[in-house]
Amino acid sequence: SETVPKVMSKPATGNFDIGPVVPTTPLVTFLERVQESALATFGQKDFDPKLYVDLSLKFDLSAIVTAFHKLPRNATGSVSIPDFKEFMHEYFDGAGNDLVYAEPPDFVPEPDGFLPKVKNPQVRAWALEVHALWKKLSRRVSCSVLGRPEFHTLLPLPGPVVIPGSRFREVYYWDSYWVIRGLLVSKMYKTAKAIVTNLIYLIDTYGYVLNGARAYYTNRSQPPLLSAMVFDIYNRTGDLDLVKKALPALLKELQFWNSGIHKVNVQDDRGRNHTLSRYYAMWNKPRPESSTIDKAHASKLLNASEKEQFYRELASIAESGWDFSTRWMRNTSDFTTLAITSILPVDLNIFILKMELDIVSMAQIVGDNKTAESFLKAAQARKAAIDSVFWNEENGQWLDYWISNGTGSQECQRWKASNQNNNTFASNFVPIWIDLFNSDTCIVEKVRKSFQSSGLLGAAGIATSLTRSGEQWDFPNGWAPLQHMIVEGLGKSGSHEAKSMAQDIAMRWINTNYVAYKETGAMHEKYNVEKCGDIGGGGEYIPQTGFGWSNGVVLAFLEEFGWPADLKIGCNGVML
Ligand SMILES: OC[C@H]1O[C@H](O[C@H]2O[C@H](CO)[C@@H](O)[C@H](O)[C@H]2O)[C@H](O)[C@@H](O)[C@@H]1O
Repeated sequence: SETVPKVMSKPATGNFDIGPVVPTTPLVTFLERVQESALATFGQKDFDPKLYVDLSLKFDLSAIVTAFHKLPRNATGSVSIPDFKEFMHEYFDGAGNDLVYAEPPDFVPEPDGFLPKVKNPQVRAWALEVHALWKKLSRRVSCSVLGRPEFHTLLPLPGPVVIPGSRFREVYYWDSYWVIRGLLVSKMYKTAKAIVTNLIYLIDTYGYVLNGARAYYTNRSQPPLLSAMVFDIYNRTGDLDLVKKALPALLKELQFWNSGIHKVNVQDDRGRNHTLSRYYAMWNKPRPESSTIDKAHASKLLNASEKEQFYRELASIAESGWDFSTRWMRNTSDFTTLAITSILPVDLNIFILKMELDIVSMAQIVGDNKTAESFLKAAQARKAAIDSVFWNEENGQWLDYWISNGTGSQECQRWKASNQNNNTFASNFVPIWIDLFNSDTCIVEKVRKSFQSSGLLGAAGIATSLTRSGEQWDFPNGWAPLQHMIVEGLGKSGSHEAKSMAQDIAMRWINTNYVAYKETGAMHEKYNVEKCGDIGGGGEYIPQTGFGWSNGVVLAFLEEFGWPADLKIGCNGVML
């Protein structure tokens, strides 16, 4: 079947690519060819490769393939613009037609008890506009997808979803966590639960939550936050049925992250054995949604096995959600040195620890003490692993850890201090998000001081890294999820200084989101933290608006910190 991984054989010499591959569909493969022809025809300007793999067919694939072959081509193989446009018009439905607008059943313009701590009328009016964006981002799969799924790369999800926005026309895994945080503020509990139901459907169908709900995302997941979504919804609504429905799926998901190629054994400096996880996509070809871009990068590599490994790294980085960043490069000025499969990432292991702890809590809630006990042990073991492998006392941060190239799951790595990545990334502070760490006074104090002097905090929020690489998960971009996890963690601690730092960061972030919104009329996917009101940039696609997680985080911050009546909002409001 399409979802059964196939283990690749190891080439005899040189750099090798090893690991499972989930085959793609003939439709995706064909749309990649259309994408390539479109680039040859239209040229680089304004070209978005993802558009072509999001198209729907109007007729059977075989008829369209025949028509594609018959297109008149010039000596270099490209088709004339009018011929290509006519072909597109005749045989394809536009990207986005497959996911249609869905009226959210629980949206009201001003929910009862909405943001009681936001007193300033200007801020309240804006918060209501952000709240109203849920209506714009709400979608359901069209009947044509349900009737002829083979005509679409969109997967036939059972319920409505909230999309990030713009080119991201389908539901995304980790984005959904912050979308749900915002929906809870907006009291849209039905919409939040429907998203979770769809993600559970993906686990039931594929064994894990996909990166996003498209046929070309079946070879990888994204940062695993489903347990956090379920637990947060439960804590607001008390919906026991949701917990009961989610628990078996969460156990299955945990197995995905904690076995096979995702699992790595490390022996620490005191001889204790630990198990941690890494990102590892089941794919070793160009990402279909960015195929033309990936091939151009890979053309700098010489042999086929180096290329396969490089493609696997690209897909695995997409699994991390941090696509792309110097965080994953052996040489931060050479994109072809991406090597995430040789890294144990701090944040991934924190998400898995949180999943284990959430399972403990939810198993207790439904009275399944055996499951609770066994996952408590698993969580204790992972906590010990995180302390031994990632924690760096001198830096007051948790550092990603480099493992040997091509490590299989059975081998055991010997921990070496020099394998910790000493570069500063916002992810080095993500552990503070979870209660196990933010309730530890000594850790909070060390981490707060370390964060204060890290250089990550800019005028408009937390930078992703300190390296200006031109990649989108690097300096000077700030992303909503990273702001949220660090702010929430500092805010939950018992430390007065940490709490006020959390509030300060949240206010910088709210101000920049507000000013950018007033200037551009939109919420953005990422922001430039160097300057209040500036949006982010870099990476392989133009900056996107909408935007699911940014909306969610602004609403969550406003709920937590409020906004006094007499406090001005805007860029000058921030004391640096
Ligand atoms: O098309 C390129 C890549 O786009 C996605 O990644 C970015 O957007 C996602 C949706 O907001 C977000 O979850 C991710 O963190 C961003 O970097 C997609 O997830 C990638 O798989 C894709 O290759």
